[in-house]
Amino acid sequence: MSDILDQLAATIATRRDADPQASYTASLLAKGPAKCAEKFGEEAVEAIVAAARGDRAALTSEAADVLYHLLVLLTAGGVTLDEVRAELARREGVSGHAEKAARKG
Ligand SMILES: N=c1c2ncn([C@@H]3O[C@H](COP(=O)(O)OP(=O)(O)OP(=O)(O)O)[C@@H](O)[C@H]3O)c2ncn1[C@@H]1O[C@H](COP(=O)(O)O)[C@@H](O)[C@H]1O
Repeated sequence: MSDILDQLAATIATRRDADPQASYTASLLAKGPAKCAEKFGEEAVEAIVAAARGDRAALTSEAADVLYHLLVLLTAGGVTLDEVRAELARREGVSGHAEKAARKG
C-alpha cells in the first residue's frame, strides 16, 4: 500500500514532462536541480524558524513544504524514494556515532 509520500512522489514524477505553465512542479523541475535545491533550502529555513519559535502549527505546515520540495529535489537528481528508504533501512540498528565514523572513513 502506498502512502502519501509515494503518491506525491508519483505525482511529481508525472510533472517531469508536464507543461510548466500548467504546473508549479513542472516549472520548478524545468529550472534544474540547482533551483530545486535553492527552494528546498528556503523551505528548510522556514521550518527551522517555526521550530525555533515553538510554533507547532507553522512547523507542521513548513515540514509539509520541506517534504514536497525534498521530493522535487530527489526527482531532479534522479534519486527515488525507494533508494532513500533503502539507505535508511541500511542504517537501522547502527548507532549514529558509528554511522558518522563510517562516513568519515
Ligand atoms: N505539496 C505541494 C506543494 N507544497 C508547496 N508547494 C508550492 O511551493 C511554492 C513555494 O512557495 P514560495 O512562495 O516559496 O514560492 P513561489 O514564490 O510561489 O515560487 P518561486 O518562484 O519562488 O519558485 C508555492 O507555490 C506552493 O504552492 C506545492 N506545490 C505542489 N504540491 C503538490 O504537488 C502536486 C502537483 O502540483 P502541480 O505541479 O502544481 O500541479 C499538488 O497536487 C500538491 O499535492
